[in-house]
Amino acid sequence: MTPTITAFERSPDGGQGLARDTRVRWAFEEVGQPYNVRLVSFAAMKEPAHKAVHPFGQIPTYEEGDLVLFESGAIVFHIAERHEGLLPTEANARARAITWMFAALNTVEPPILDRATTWISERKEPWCEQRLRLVDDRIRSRLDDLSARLGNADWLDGEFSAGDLMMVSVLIRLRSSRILDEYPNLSAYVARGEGRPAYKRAFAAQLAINTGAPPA
Ligand SMILES: N[C@@H](CCC(=O)N[C@@H](CSCc1ccc([N+](=O)[O-])cc1)C(=O)NCC(=O)O)C(=O)O
Repeated sequence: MTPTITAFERSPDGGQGLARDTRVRWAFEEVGQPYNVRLVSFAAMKEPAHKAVHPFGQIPTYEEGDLVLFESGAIVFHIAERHEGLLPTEANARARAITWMFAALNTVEPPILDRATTWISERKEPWCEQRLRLVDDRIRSRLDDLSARLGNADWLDGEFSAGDLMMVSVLIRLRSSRILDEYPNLSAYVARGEGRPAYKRAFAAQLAINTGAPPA
């Protein structure tokens, strides 16, 4: 049975890939599996029918038969567990790749999300500029360490994995802030991820929804 994910009927970014269905699409493309998409409006997301599949009224969700999942990280992990191509088969390498998934979501993404929230919800506040400086320094603290760990490697731990998929997806959110430009190896890392054919197919699919153009 082909799984169905949910995505924005119209994403606030106009289809620049920042909404979290993009990382799930990317995972499906990396493992070569088909998926269906159910588009939801902002209003529908908060209705009982959607909250029955996503308790917080968000996207993405994953439905396959009687299995219903939410949380983009959990969905990517589920896809990676069931299909080859995103997690190593060797047990220790697999565990390390999963560690990088958690690091992306739990350690690197929080200050990046904090910045986005500050910029979206608090930019008219008199203290916003000061707060952005504090948040940017917290982001730099994480990127200093991530950049040092990555060094000149292509991926975080050997072959490309779901850990890299999540980390690149998290770092893409920084683009508008220009902070990533301060880290040439991380900029190149993100570009490497975006250069993957699977990412390009995932990006094109969500862009097509937002622009109405058929995917290439
Ligand atoms: N932890 C959850 C977070 C899910 C989440 O934040 N979903 C967002 C869309 S992806 C986050 C997102 C949305 C839009 C942009 N953008 O730039 O346009 C970027 C990221 C959502 O449904 N928001 C509506 C709501 O909460 O009511 C996960 O990883 O799945």
